[in-house]
Amino acid sequence: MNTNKKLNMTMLCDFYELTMGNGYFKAGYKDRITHFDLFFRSVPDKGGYAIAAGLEQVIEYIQDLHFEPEDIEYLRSRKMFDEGFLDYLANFKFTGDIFAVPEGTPVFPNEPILTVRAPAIQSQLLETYLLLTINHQSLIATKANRIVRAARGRTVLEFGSRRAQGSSGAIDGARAAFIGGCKGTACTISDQLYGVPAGGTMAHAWVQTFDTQYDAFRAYCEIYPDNPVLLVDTYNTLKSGVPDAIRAFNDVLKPRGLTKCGIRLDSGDMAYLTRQARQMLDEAGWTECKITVSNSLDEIIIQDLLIQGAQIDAFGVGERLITARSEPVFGGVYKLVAYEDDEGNVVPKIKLSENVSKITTPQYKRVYRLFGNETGKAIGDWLCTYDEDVKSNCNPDGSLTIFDPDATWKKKTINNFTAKELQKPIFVGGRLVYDMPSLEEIQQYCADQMETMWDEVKRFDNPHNYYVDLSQKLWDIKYDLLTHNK
Ligand SMILES: Nc1ncnc2c1ncn2[C@@H]1O[C@H](COP(=O)(O)OP(=O)(O)OP(=O)(O)O)[C@@H](O)[C@H]1O
Ligand SMILES: O=P(O)(O)OC[C@H]1O[C@H](OP(=O)(O)OP(=O)(O)O)[C@H](O)[C@@H]1O
Ligand SMILES: O=C(O)c1cccnc1
Repeated sequence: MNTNKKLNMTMLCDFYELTMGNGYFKAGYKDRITHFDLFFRSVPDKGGYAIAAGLEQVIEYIQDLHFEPEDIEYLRSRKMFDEGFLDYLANFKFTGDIFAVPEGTPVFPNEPILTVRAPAIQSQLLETYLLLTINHQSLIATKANRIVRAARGRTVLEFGSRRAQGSSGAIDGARAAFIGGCKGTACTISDQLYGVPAGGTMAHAWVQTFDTQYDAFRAYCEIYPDNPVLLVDTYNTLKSGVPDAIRAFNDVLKPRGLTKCGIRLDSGDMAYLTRQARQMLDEAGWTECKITVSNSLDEIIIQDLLIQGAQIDAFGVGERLITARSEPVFGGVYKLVAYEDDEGNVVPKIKLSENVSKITTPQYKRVYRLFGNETGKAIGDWLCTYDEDVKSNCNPDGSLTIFDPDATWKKKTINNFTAKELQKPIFVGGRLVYDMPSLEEIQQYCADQMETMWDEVKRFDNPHNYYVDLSQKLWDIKYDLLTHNK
């Protein structure tokens, strides 16, 4: 295989999407409009929220949807596809609608992050790529957000490329980590492609390559005098690493009046070593020297280090972030929720399961987030059918009564609130209508939206169960389909 050749991501689909496509074509359902919701069922790490990410790559994929002549040839060689279907694929493009929550939005189980309304063959074909893209980036953005929260305002840098699962795991993972709140990445190509600020320190090899550790530090300070960050744990952090770093700063930076510098520790007891190192640096007058640590960090270790009084300014986090090691699956699914009949009526459809949590919520919907006007905080999310809205559900005094869709007797009437629709139109009739924000804007949006979440939702242990409620009409449709099983 010529690995330099650009891959056609339209072919990154599960084979059943093509066999079903061929089937829809032959069964006369080619033009049947179907509605699919992309949603997830539980938050990784037993967390209280997830961060949606990956929409920009979904947009690029949709815009590039097409089959090359060689793709058609390959499909023909499988001897199972109708020539009419292959002709249809040869002229394939997306003509439907897509609605999605903006990247960086905190999202919750069982609400549509993305909705597709398109002819059956098209909406079905998107399943795998949409899921792998949103699942991967939302997983990493969510993990990054937890790690950044644990760091309590200190810088978190993403260092994981070398341990990522494949190149897109590294490249798109660095993008997602930035959305979640990381300040930068070690991944150069993510900066080149997406503008995730790339930077870093040095490897142990730099220190080992020179005759002495001091020579290595001195050379580095001379080449990068503006903010050299020296790796101090190659031999012995406190006996030689920090003293040699101080000597190099004194010899190279001090005469030039430069004060910005740093050290990195990559092993040992980070609480003890950083406290000692801080004291040594301060006593030598290098009070502005920043201490970065790395070594299999995650949100739990970071939280613990800060409780122990570790003196840390920045965390480099690699393998446990880029692979979301503690729970490496974001279980987003893509389910048909309705189709349109020949008269254009929207017909809700359900997927039943013995496992109650796997029963879908049918119907083409709207998703609202309800904010308390006095607190500015999110009260919960509320789903209704496409042909109703919050206003039409309000009580005469403007309040809204919401109820738990599982324990329906649990009701709450909310006053003085603002309802905002979460999903934005992305494609309408196949045309892109969304102005993609910059990556910095997405990161800021994520941080701002997290401010609207109560601390109870954000805590790591036993977080509060955020409401995702249904309108009475949507609930009635679901329970009618549950009992009549259509
Ligand atoms: N004070 C601390 N409290 C809790 N965890 C810590 C503390 N200091 C270090 N750690 C973590 O403990 C783990 C130590 O792992 P390990 O024993 O493999 O490292 P090391 O022996 O110090 O270094 P290396 O094997 O990389 O030379 C790392 O995940 C590190 O982040
Ligand atoms: O530990 P992570 O969170 O993945 O952070 C990135 C790690 O990558 C580098 O290690 P390197 O590949 O040099 O191996 P090491 O584990 O021996 O330090 C660096 O020194 C960090 O330890
Ligand atoms: O720049 C660094 O310090 C770095 C980069 C990748 C992995 N570990 C460390």
